[in-house]
Amino acid sequence: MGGVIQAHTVEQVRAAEAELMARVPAGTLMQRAAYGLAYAVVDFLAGAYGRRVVLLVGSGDNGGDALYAGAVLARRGAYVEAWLLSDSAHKGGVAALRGAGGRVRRTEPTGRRAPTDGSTGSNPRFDVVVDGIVGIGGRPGLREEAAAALDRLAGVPLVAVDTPSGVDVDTGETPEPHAVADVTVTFGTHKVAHLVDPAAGAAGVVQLVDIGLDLPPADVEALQAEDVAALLPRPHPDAQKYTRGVVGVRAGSATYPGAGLLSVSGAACGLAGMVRYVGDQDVHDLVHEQHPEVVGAGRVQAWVVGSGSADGAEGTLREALADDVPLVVDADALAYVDLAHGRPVVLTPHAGELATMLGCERVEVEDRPLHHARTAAERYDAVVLLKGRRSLVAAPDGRVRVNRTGTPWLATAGAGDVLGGVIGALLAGGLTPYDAASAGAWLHGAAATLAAQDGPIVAGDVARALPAVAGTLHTSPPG
Ligand SMILES: NC(=O)C1=CN([C@@H]2O[C@H](COP(=O)(O)OP(=O)(O)OC[C@H]3O[C@@H](n4cnc5c(N)ncnc54)[C@H](OP(=O)(O)O)[C@@H]3O)[C@@H](O)[C@H]2O)[C@@H](O)CC1
Ligand SMILES: Nc1ncnc2c1ncn2[C@@H]1O[C@H](COP(=O)(O)OP(=O)(O)O)[C@@H](O)[C@H]1O
Ligand SMILES: [K+]
Repeated sequence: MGGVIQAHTVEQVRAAEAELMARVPAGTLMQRAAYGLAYAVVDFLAGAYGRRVVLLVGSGDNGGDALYAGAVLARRGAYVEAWLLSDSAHKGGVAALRGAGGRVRRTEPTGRRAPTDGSTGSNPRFDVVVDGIVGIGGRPGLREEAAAALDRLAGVPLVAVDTPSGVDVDTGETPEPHAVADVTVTFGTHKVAHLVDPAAGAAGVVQLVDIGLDLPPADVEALQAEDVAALLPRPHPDAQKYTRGVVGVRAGSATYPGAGLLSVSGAACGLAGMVRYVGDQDVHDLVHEQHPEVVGAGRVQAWVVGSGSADGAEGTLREALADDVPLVVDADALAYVDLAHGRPVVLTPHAGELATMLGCERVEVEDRPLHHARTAAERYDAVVLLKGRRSLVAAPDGRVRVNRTGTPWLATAGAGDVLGGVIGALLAGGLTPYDAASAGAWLHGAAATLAAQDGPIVAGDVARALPAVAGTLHTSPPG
């Protein structure tokens, strides 16, 4: 597994690259990158001999990587054709490809016509496109010629060199047309665009090639299973239920009783010592039918507030704030988030809720999730978990964790209520808001994936799968 995945900025990568280049012979890094790329393409094609490869080559070193990798593939028996998108492609790379028997052509400068004869839109001629148009030196978007070449090759599987060309590498935004990859082979470290949507969705499967860069800690990262395992609270040998932490749920209402039940079911994942429910009597009865161990009002170490609270959201938030404990603020309670200012809080909006909080449109949040999650974390001085395909957990100091577990089946009503409950249990267990939100999102996504192995899921299935996921992380108590 290898521990937390870090995503560095272009500036950090450039600095590390300069430092390393000063110590190794010229061209070493590009050779390391090119070999890693070539072998990833061989893996992708399950071989090289007889495969037909087209390289899209821009003017920079990204194109150089593609050309040298093309030379490796050509030497292993692939038919390799490079389409140069500019007059100034990497000279050493062009020579290497030619020397290995590859073909090199300049695209029509208008971009209207690709340099092949007789190929049609579906391009049966090629097994893979290697996108070496631009990497970390690119501006977002594609020049007309590059876009036309990609159009021409639509339908052919695409392996991107370092990044899918055209995405904004440091923000994960995709304001302009861009390549969409099946696989992205990146070098030295992940970049933000590999983790953060919408760009991450265009990167496909990301493979990292180690080229020996020495990098500082990154602000953007993704926890792996072992990182989550290290964070999870474990009962001490002489634990009792109160020392493990009590999580209280103030959610659900006569209008939305299920939200209370689902929040409790997330909180009752077994990671806290006890769960309390405080709220509507009918919801309380419903909760009791399914979770007889849940008790009523009393002292807690964390509150979960707001899912399905409807008109009662403000009141329940005020009541929860009367206790000086960390809390999860979700759904209806997000409208009153200012009441919680200065307290240890995890806010759990989806894109629509975050848009309302920040006074913008939902689509703006979806287009720039990293920017908006960070803005909200700073504005509310709180940890903000922006829910979505790749949920983001932003801290007020600018750090962000990206959640990579989950399945599209998780887009199901009530899934967010379960998530709030899990995070509450972790807060009660003593995790910081940042750790509780990121570990909670990881467990929640992994539970959905586990539950979805048996078919489509509803929110309750996610809650029921949580203990099994925690079990896979070796959460047995010490001793
Ligand atoms: N860092 C490392 O450790 C290592 C890095 N390596 C590799 O180097 C890559 C970075 O190479 P790089 O710096 O030469 O920049 P790169 O991304 O090829 O393109 C920049 C050029 O493209 C152009 N251009 C810009 N925007 C554009 C657009 N939207 N659409 C079209 N064209 C556009 C612009 O040229 P212009 O035509 O404007 O003069 C600009 O000069 C990196 O991603 C990795 O693959 C590895 O080899 C080894 C280790
Ligand atoms: N396409 C997707 N892939 C993976 N997870 C998703 C996707 N869409 C939504 N989710 C997750 O599903 C949950 C939905 O929560 P939420 O939007 O609050 O729904 P609800 O209000 O119905 O509970 C969140 O944890 C979110 O991260
Ligand atoms: K690229």
